[in-house]
Amino acid sequence: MEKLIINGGNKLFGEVEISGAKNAAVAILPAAILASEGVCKIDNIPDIEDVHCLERILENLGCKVNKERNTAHIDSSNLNGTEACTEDARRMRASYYLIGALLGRFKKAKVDLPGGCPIGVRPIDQHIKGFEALGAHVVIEHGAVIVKADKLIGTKIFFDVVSVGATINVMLAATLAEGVTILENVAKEPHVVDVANFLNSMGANIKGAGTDVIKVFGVEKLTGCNYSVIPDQIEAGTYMIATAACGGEVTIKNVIPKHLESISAKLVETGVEIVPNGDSVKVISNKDLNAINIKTLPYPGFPTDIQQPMTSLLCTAKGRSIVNESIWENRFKHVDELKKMGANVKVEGRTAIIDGIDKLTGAVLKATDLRAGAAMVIAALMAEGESEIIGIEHIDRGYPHIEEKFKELGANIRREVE
Ligand SMILES: CC(=O)N[C@H]1[C@@H](OP(=O)(O)OP(=O)(O)OC[C@H]2O[C@@H](n3ccc(=O)[nH]c3=O)[C@H](O)[C@@H]2O)O[C@H](CO)[C@@H](O)[C@@H]1O
Ligand SMILES: C=C(OP(=O)(O)O)C(=O)O
Repeated sequence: MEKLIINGGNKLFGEVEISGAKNAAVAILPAAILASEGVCKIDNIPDIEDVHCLERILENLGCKVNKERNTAHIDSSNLNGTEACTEDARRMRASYYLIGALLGRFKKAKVDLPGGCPIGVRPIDQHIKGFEALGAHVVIEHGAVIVKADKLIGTKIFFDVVSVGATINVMLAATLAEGVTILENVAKEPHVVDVANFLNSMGANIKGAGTDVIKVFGVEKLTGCNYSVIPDQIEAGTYMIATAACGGEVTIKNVIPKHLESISAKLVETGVEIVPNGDSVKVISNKDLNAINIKTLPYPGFPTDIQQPMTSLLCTAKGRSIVNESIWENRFKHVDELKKMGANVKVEGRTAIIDGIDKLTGAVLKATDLRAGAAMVIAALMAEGESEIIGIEHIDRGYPHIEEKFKELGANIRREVE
């Protein structure tokens, strides 16, 4: 078992390079299944456990996966497997994209129900609704989703809720369907747009990604392409918040500042200075921070995935902050850990009420999910004294080399193997 040991109190200075986006990469890798000819060369793949899981799954299905540093070459031309019923598929969330990709290419798939962060009920009814509307027969048996279709035919689908996963998954299935598929009430997240751009580079004809309505004009086949994954909005936000919370001056490099606007706006409200410059943003934090209110929302609103790290920062902001989590009903598990550090936080349903205190103090902390882990790291960096964070396999699902990146910024952090 591995753990992180952090001695808090250091300000952060320097530069940090942001990796490719987890939630784009974990959809783009399964999307490469749709190429029946040629090789997909995909750059800027983050070195995280969810990506490693998907690479193993793709190889088991019969894809050739060659990896050089952050570039993957994926050849799906001889892929013939349509079943992914392994521990890897059950562990991560994004294995659900294998269903849409395999259904699109082979008109059938059997994939174990996904795992991912335990942040609430995580249904896939909207994915199923979309597959069925395209003409697939869907059943869930023995913990696996089984989909089959004679053919897929484009149609109009109005999603009941705005879902990142359902939007991308149905888009994947529809690329090779006959006719036009119109997806309404879709998610607009940057990773939705990135996957649509990747599919279009493979020969798909998708219009409207980034708006409420996506139109997928079915094509006969998709082929290999060259692509580069967008930078990770949530990893960038995490380093921005850490800098704001610890004090200091850090340039966050390889970002798309537009994707960070909702996070930057809230940090500015706390009293931090944010200076965008081309593909980087500088965070300058040199005074006490103010309390703020936050409500998580689908893009372009404040992202739920950055709510937990932000809660850590607010523990020492002056005054009362109110954080409302509107996407997931159980995304405050990190609060119990913050209380061990002295934080004054009360959770009422989907709202956390945070009364800022002078300082957090180090403690033994447990990461219960990916962003709770990021919240623990930030809290430990802010705190007086030593903290030990266990459960860091959750952090490794989504943050590449977190201890090395923070060490470069002057943090006192190390990984230990027990
Ligand atoms: C791998 C990945 O990209 N994970 C992200 C993805 O998760 P994920 O794709 O699971 O999240 P969704 O956008 O689908 O979920 C949003 C809301 O819709 C509900 N819902 C979703 C699907 C469905 O079929 N039925 C339904 O009711 C969910 O319960 C939730 O309340 O988007 C979330 C919201 O931005 C992020 O927190 C996750 O980091
Ligand atoms: C919730 C997250 O991930 P997943 O959906 O993969 O569990 C996340 O990235 O914050």
